Amino acid sequence: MKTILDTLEAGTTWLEKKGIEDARRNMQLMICHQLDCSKIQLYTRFDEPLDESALAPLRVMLKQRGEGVPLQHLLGTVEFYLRDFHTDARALIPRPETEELAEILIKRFKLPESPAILDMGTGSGVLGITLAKEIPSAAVTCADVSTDALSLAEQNATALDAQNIRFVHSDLFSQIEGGYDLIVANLPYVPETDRPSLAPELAHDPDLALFGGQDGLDIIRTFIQEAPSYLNPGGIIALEIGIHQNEEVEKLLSATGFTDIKTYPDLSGILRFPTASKS
Ligand SMILES: C[S@@+](CC[C@H](N)C(=O)[O-])C[C@H]1O[C@@H](n2cnc3c(N)ncnc32)[C@H](O)[C@@H]1O
Repeated sequence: MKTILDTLEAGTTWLEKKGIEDARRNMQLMICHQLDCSKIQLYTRFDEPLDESALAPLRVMLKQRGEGVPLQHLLGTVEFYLRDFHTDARALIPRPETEELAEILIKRFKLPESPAILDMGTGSGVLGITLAKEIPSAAVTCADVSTDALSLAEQNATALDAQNIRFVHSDLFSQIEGGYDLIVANLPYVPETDRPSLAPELAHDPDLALFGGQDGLDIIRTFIQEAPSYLNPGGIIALEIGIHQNEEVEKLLSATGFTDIKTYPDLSGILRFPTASKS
C-alpha cells in the first residue's frame, strides 16, 4: 500500500514533468488539504498508508493541477494578512503583493479615529475585509462591478465575522456617495497588449479583474479623475499598479490635484503602490 511519503514523491515527480513550479510544495499542500492536517503534522505521518478513499480525490486534484488549474482554486482558500479567504473563479486570486499594500495602509498611514474606507474593485474582499478587521472602528464599503466578486467577498466577510462592512454593486463611483478618508483600489491594470504572453494560470482569473485597456490604465485613469469628489479633505487614495506604470499614474495624480504623491515599492523593488492625499 502507498504511504504518504510515496504519494508525495510520486505526485511531485509527476507535477515536475508537467512543468509545475514548486511541485513538492504543491503536492504537500494538496495532501494536507485532503487529510485536513498542517504541513508539520504531515512530516510526522510520512509512513502512514493512504487508502483509496484518500488517493482517489488526490488523483483528481493532481490531474487538475497538472492541467494548470491554480493551486488556490483546488485548495479553495488563500491566506491573506494571516486570515484564510475563500477563493474561486468568481474573483481574482489574491496576490501576495496586495498583502503588502494592506500592510502599508495599516502601518504607515494615520487615519482619523473612525475612518470611512472604500475598497474599490474589492474582488474577493481581501483588502476591504482586512482593513475592517484590523481597524475595528472603521466603516468599510467594498465596491465591485462584478456581482460574482461581490458574492464571494460577502461570503468571506461573513466567514471572518467582519461586521463594520457593507457591499455595493457599482461601476467605479456610479453608486457611491462621498465622504471617505481612505480609498484603496486594486483595479485591473494588465495592458491588453500583454494578453498573449500571460502565464496560462492567469486564464483562471476573470478577464474583468485583469485587463485595463491598451496600456492597462483605462479604468485607473477614470478612477483617479473621479476619486477627489468622494474623498474628505486630507483623504488618502492608494492603488496597486503594474510594473513601469508608476510614472504615468503619478502624473495623473498630480494633474488631478493630489498632493503628497509617493509610490511604495513591493518586496521585489517594483514601484507598485502609489499613494496621495487630497489637500
Ligand atoms: C485586480 S482585481 C482585484 C481584486 C481585489 N481587490 C484584490 O486585490 O485581490 C480588480 C477588481 O476590480 C473589479 N472591477 C473592474 N472594473 C471595475 C469597475 N469599472 N468598477 C468597479 N470594479 C471594477 C473587478 O471585477 C475585480 O474584482
